[in-house]
Amino acid sequence: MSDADVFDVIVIGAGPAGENVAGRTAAGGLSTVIVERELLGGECSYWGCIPSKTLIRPGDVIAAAKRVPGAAQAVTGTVDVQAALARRDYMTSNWDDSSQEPWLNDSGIALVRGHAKLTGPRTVEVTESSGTTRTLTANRAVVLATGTTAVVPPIPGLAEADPWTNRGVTEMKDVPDRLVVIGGGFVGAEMAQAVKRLGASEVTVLEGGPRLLSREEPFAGDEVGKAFAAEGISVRTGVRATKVERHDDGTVTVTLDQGDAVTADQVLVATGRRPHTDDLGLDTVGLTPGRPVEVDDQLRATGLEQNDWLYAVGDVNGLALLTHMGKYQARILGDVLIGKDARDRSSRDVVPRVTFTDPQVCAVGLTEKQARDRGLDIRVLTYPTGSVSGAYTSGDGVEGTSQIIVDTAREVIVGATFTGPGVSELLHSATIAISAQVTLPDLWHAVPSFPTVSEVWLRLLEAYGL
Ligand SMILES: Cc1cc2nc3c(=O)[nH]c(=O)nc-3n(C[C@H](O)[C@H](O)[C@H](O)COP(=O)(O)OP(=O)(O)OC[C@H]3O[C@@H](n4cnc5c(N)ncnc54)[C@H](O)[C@@H]3O)c2cc1C
Ligand SMILES: NC(=O)c1ccc[n+]([C@@H]2O[C@H](COP(=O)([O-])OP(=O)(O)OC[C@H]3O[C@@H](n4cnc5c(N)ncnc54)[C@H](O)[C@@H]3O)[C@@H](O)[C@H]2O)c1
Repeated sequence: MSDADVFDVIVIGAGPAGENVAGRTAAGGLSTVIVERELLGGECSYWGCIPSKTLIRPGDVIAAAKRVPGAAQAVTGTVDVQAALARRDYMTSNWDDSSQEPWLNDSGIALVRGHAKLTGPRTVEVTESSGTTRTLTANRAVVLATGTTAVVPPIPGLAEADPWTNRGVTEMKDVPDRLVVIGGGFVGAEMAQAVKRLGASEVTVLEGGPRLLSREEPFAGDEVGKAFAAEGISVRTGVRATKVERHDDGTVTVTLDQGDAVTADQVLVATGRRPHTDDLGLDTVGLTPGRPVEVDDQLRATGLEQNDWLYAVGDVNGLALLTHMGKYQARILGDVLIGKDARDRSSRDVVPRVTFTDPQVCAVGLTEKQARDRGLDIRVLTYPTGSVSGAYTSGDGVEGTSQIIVDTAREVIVGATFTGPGVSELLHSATIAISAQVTLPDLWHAVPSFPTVSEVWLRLLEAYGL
């Protein structure tokens, strides 16, 4: 082995989590290499956050304009699909990552392209696209940041029907006239509405659970379901697909356990994610392939005999499958590796999340059920998001719910949910209140500007009795 293959830190996976660890360890003076088998930037940049939010945006802007008398009259046409798709192509750099390489160079991070596998403690074998293998050794740490891939459930005929996953839908070259979506979580709900607003005539969401967005407060999924119905998106809850068939004419039929079937031009599978750990050599260090890599509050993999060399950040550790949380973990881990006593305080209980549907669903911390399951003595306070002046001035028909969950013993907020059009920017105020454990009497002195939707804070605090 040449000296060139020995580094302080080896990071496997150059998604948002891996890139951020590497940036921090390199800046901290540790020699760092990052290994990537696909595109620098990961799922988020090319098949996740960026293309999905770009595809959602045109319909969102039009809906917002239609809520404003005066502006509504100016909206007379339909979405220019080709322009919207071209914008998506621009935002994903046409799935070309060459613009990312200079950042690695400038940051002093070495890059090896290929598929990486652990072959034992501190050693990683990389198979490059040419087929040659290279063995890398880490003096300090190997960081797993390999992310996740879409689950395709074992429904007879589904895999053979060549369904879209998040990749197919975010890469779409045309908008299907009819789309059936299996799964009504984050991906299913966001993309169902995006495709409908890009011009599909029929979109049907098949959700196995009782409502859309089942990880959030029940009112959130119900409100999104109501909005979907109003714009002609069909949502069927409590259903299971029993069979999928792709026909010779390209259409696809999903047969349901309730006896009927839905036929469409395309099927999108959005039923969750599984970690990229099946072909990562986890067995060579005593961990189970195919499972998330469990970590402690310094992102150190647990369950190893010799345990101060393997770490995992981002989706692969299963804590919070969101870009900003992976990047947060990466910043904590970077600090740990350069010798600071940093600890992850947020990935379990203070996770902010935004579903970019219209209405948006934004939440941080615990849901009411989670708080009750923990035995907390809570008060749940709600106020209609649309009943403050800032909502009225932003347009007609702004509806939604703002809710905080107060731990009455400590008089602090442990969970918050806001629904309504464009409320995502409200969320960070709640994240600050929860993570910094600001008491409600102190929050009373944080005065929201008039007329902003943030005035829901004032109403919630009044409902608490302040
Ligand atoms: C449709 C969709 C929309 C989303 N929207 C949002 C959003 O709006 N906001 C948000 O916060 N999150 C969103 N997410 C989630 C977000 O994309 C992920 O949380 C994020 O990409 C995780 O980052 P990561 O670095 O952990 O993994 P990834 O981004 O998955 O990157 C992992 C990288 O590791 C590489 N890799 C894997 N195995 C190996 C190996 N053995 N050797 C070498 N390289 C390897 C992969 O090629 C990949 O590039 C969305 C996800 C989807 C699917
Ligand atoms: N805006 C965002 O931040 C954003 C957007 C998209 C994705 N993400 C991340 O990606 C992750 C994955 O998203 P996702 O939507 O794939 O998963 P998810 O876990 O959010 O939702 C999956 C849904 O599919 C349903 N389901 C599972 N099997 C089914 C079946 N056989 N038939 C019908 N329904 C079935 C589940 O009940 C659930 O409602 C999310 O957990 C989130 O962390 C985030």
